[in-house]
Amino acid sequence: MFIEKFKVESPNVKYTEDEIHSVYNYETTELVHENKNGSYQWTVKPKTVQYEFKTDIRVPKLGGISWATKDKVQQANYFGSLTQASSIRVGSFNGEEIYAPFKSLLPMVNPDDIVFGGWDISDMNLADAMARAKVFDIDLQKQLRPYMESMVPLPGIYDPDFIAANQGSRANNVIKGTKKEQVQQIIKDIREFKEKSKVDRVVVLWTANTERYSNIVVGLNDTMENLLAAVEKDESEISPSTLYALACIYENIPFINGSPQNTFVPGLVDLAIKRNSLIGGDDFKSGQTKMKSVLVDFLVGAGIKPTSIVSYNHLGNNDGMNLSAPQTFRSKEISKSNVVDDMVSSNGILYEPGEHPDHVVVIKYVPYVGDSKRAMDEYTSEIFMGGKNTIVLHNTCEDSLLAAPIILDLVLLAELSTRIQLKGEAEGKFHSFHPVATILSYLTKAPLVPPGTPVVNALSKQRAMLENILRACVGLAPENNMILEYK
Ligand SMILES: NC(=O)c1ccc[n+]([C@@H]2O[C@H](COP(=O)([O-])OP(=O)(O)OC[C@H]3O[C@@H](n4cnc5c(N)ncnc54)[C@H](O)[C@@H]3O)[C@@H](O)[C@H]2O)c1
Ligand SMILES: O=P([O-])([O-])O[C@@H]1[C@@H](O)[C@H](O)[C@@H](O)[C@H](O)[C@@H]1O
Repeated sequence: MFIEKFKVESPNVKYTEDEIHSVYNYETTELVHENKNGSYQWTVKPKTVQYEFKTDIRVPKLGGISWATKDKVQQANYFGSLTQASSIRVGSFNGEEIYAPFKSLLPMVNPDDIVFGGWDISDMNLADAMARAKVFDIDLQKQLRPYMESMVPLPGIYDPDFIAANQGSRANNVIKGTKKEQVQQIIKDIREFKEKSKVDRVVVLWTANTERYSNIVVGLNDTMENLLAAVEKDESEISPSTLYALACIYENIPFINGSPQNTFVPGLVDLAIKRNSLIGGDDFKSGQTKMKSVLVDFLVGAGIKPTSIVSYNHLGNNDGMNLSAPQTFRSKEISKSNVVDDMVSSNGILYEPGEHPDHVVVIKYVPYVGDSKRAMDEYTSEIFMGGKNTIVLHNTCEDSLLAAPIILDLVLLAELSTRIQLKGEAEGKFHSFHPVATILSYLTKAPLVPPGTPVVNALSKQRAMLENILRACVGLAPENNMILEYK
C-alpha cells in the first residue's frame, strides 16, 4: 500500500511551526584492536550514542505539461529522482507493507518552485540550446520554446587550458579580466540573481564541461592561504570550476561539482571548512557507474569475486566531444574507475590486501548517436570451485535524461541538509553537518568526503545512509528490513 504523507507520534519527536526536533539513539559499534597474550585481537563493542536533530521546516522558494510522442501523450514526471519518484517503508498495517514518498520524510523544496539561472561560455539562448542538444521530443520543445528563448546564460569563466580545444568554437560569452575579477563577477551575478528572482536560497551546481585535473602544487593550492594568494597573483593553474566554487564559498552558497575534475583542491576544501560552506561532488552518478556500484556490491556481497571489469561506452553529445580529449577523458576515467574500491576492500576472503579486479574504462565520441549513450559492460568473476562467470550488459539511454533528475536531487538535498542541525550527547550545542557533504554521495561517482574519512560507493549503502539520516530527523529507526513481526 502507498500513502502520501505521515506524522510521527513519539516522545522523541516534537513538531513546532518552524522545526522538527528529534532525539535519536544512534546504535553503532566501538572497535578495539589490542595485543592479548602476544596476539592481536579485535573486540567489537555495541555502543549507543544519543543525538538530537533539529530540522528547519520553513521551506524556501528556490520555478504540469504534456506532449505528443509517436507512442502516446507523455506527461511530465520526475522519474529518476530519488526524492521525487522513490519511496520509503514506514511500517506494516494489517499484514501489508506500507510505503510513502521519499520526499515525505522531511519538508523539501518543491521542484516546481525552483528558479533557474546560470552561466555558460556559449551565449546561445536555452531554447536554441535545447534544439541543438536534440534530447527532448519536438512537441515538447515547441511548448517549452516560449519559456526558454528569453533565457540567456550569463557570461562564464573560460580557460581553454582546462577543457578540450574543440570547445573553443562555442566560447563567445566569457568574463574578461583577472581570476580575482572573474570571481568578483560571479559573486556580483549571484547577488543580482538573488535580488531579481526574490528567491530565499541559492544552490550552485557545476554542470559545465569536464575539466582536466588541476595540478596540486605546494605553495599554490595546497592550503587556503596559498590558494587565495594565487588568485590575487592571477596564477594560471587555477581552474574555472575552482573559481566558481570560491565565489560560492565566499557567499556561503552550496556548491556541487557534477563533473569528475578535482575542483576541490586542498586549499578550497580548507576554505569551505573554515567558512562552514557546503561543498559536494564529484561527477553525477547516473548510468553505467551507478549500475557498477550495484552489481559489484551484489557480487562481492554474495561471495563472488569480480576479477575483470570492462566498461565501454560511446556517445555523441557535446560532453562526449569534450571527453574525446585525453586530458579531460583522464578526469572521467579516474571517477569511473575508483567506484569499486570500497566494495573490493570490504572482503578479505575474496581479495588479498592490495588485490583488485582488472578495470578498464573506455569512452568514445560518435556524433551520430547524440545524447543516446550506448554503454557495454563485461564483468568476469570467479565462482565456486574454479568456475568463471561472465555478465555482459548493454545499456542505451539519453545521458542527459539520466543526469537531470540527479541534478535536481543534488539541489534539493543540499538545500535540505543546510536546514538540519544535530548535537551529539557529548556536544554542548547544535551544529550543521560537516561542510563536505558526504550525505550527497548516492548521487556522485566519486563522493567528496572530509579528509581522513571513508569513501562509500556501494549504492545500497549510500541510499540507506541518506534515508536513515532523514528517518532519524523524524525519530524513526533505521530501516533494518527485519520485519520480525512476521518471523
Ligand atoms: N549523464 C550525464 O549527462 C552526465 C553524467 C555524469 C556527469 N556528467 C557531467 O556533467 C557535465 C555536463 O554534461 P553535459 O552533457 O550537460 O555537457 P554539455 O557539453 O552539453 O554542457 C556543458 C556546458 O558547459 C558549458 N561550459 C563549458 N565550460 C564552461 C565554463 N567554464 N563556465 C560555464 N559554462 C561552461 C559548455 O558551453 C556547455 O554548454 C560534464 O562534465 C559531464 O561529464 C554528465
Ligand atoms: O554516469 P555514467 O553513465 O557511469 O558515466 C557517463 C559516461 O559513461 C559518459 O561517457 C559521460 O559522457 C557521462 O558524463 C557520464 O559520466
